[in-house]
Parts: sequence; structure tokens; C-alpha cells
Amino acid sequence: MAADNDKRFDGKQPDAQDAVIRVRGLVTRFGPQVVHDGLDLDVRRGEVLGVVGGSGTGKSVLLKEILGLIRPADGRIELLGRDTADLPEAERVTLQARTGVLFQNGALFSSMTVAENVMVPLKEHTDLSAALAAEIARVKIAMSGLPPNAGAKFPAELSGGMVKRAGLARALALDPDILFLDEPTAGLDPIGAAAFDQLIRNLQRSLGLTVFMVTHDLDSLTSICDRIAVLVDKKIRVGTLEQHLRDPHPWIHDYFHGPRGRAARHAES
Ligand SMILES: Nc1ncnc2c1ncn2[C@@H]1O[C@H](COP(=O)(O)OP(=O)(O)OP(=O)(O)O)[C@@H](O)[C@H]1O
Repeated sequence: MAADNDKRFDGKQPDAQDAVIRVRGLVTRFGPQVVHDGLDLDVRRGEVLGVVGGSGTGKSVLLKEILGLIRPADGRIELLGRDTADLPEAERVTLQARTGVLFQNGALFSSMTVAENVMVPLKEHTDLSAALAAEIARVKIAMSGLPPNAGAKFPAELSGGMVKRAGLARALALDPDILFLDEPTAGLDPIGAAAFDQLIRNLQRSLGLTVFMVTHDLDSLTSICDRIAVLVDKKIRVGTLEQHLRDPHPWIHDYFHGPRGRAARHAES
């Protein structure tokens, strides 16, 4: 990772607790509907941040705004020290290459094999030979816990869990700094979900990734997240599980103290 890319606008080098994502005063509107209103968020380098909130509170939209796929009405978003608004195209592409995204349904190209899917970002962002790209794809597929023969399969031939792992392999293709996950365990059975959580945790530790994970899965929150960001009242409250358990806000209290929250904590302990 080039140190220069990590310089913030004030020229200071970040420390271990430095934010790789910094959101300030974010306002999101769709017509008359206000989704976010003055939202602030720091995501620290090397943490797994779980993002939760009721349906329609704007979790997926926030993820897309950080990735530059949706433009907010107001506010500032810094990704790896760069203000994402009005970035020159070359810098936008460089920044994009430092992030990996696993969308909810895997978002694989159905007409390509798993290996070809994993090679897409390599072809877009590098000049690697076809042989080297294929070798990197093979490594990423193995890292994601898929058997070697999965590379030659088409998405339609895979189980739901395998599709997620193939999407993960593609998200890791370019050795990103930050991994974005949108509902990674949705649709998986509890055992498959727990295995996927552990895979994320292991990869995060071994690769030094920062993980931004939108989830409804209380087990994921209790087992692998360092901190949890809760979207309530059009803003975000970030804290550890213990801190949220003490928060009297009605939605946060019901969410973490409800039967499913208690069951997830019980399973973890
Ligand atoms: N492109 C769009 N145009 C208009 N409204 C949108 C658009 N994208 C999202 N919205 C609205 O913004 C709100 C937040 O959507 P978002 O998908 O981020 O919710 P979410 O918190 O991820 O919900 P869920 O947990 O149900 O997936 C919703 O009310 C949604 O209808």
C-alpha cells in the first residue's frame, strides 16, 4: 500500500486508529423522503464494523454513497483519505481498486465461470497476463473456501453459500484495503452463516482488512464485529455491543434485548 495514498488533506499520516472511511454531515433525500440527516461515521482501519438498522433506514444507500454509486444531497465522505465528491476519473478508479464489494446476491455474471468472474477486476485494473490472472483467481477461490473445481463452474451450478464465496473471491481479487459486505449471510442456513462469518473474520485478520458489513444477522454482530453502527433517527450511533446494550433508545433496546438478541449473545457466550 503506497504511503502517499494514505495522506489526508492536511498531509498527516494516519495512525492505527485512523479512519479509513469518514462521513460528515451526510444528508440523503429521495424526493420528499429524508433518509439520512446529518449523519457522521468513522470506520477505523482494521476493524469489522457491523451496520444495522430497521428496514428502510438507509444502510444499503449509505454503502452505495461511500462507494460513490449514489450521490448524497449534502455532506462529505472521505474514503482512504480522499474526498469522494468530484474525484478525477483516474483517482476514482484507483480508489475503486482498493475496495472490494460483495453485494447481497453475489452479483456474479451468469454467463461467466467463477474463475472468469474473479478475473474481471484483474482485467479492468491491471495489465497482468492471462496466465497470472488465472493463477490469482485460483488462489482467491481457494482463500474463499471453495473447492478447486468451483472455478470452472457457472453461478447457476452453485449453492447459495458457494455463490457468496465466489462473490467474496471476486471482491478480494485486487487485495483491497476495505471489504464491503451487504447482508453476507442472508439466505444461508445457520451453520453456513456461522462458517461464512468465521471465514470473514479469518480473512480480515490474515489480510489486515477493514470490513464494513451491513447485516440483519445478530449472530454475525455478536461473533465477529468489533463495533456496531446503528442507524436510528436518520443518524448513526456507533459502539461496542456492551455500549449498545446500555443504550435506552427504544429501537436499540428492543433490537439488542429482544429474544433474538438474547439468543445470539447466549450462543456466543
Ligand atoms: N434509488 C432510489 N430511489 C428512491 N428511493 C430510494 C432509492 N434507493 C433507496 N431508496 C429508499 O431509501 C430508503 C433506504 O433504502 P435502503 O435500501 O438503504 O434501506 P435499508 O436500510 O438497506 O433497508 P433493508 O434493511 O430493508 O434492506 C428506502 O425507503 C428506499 O425506498
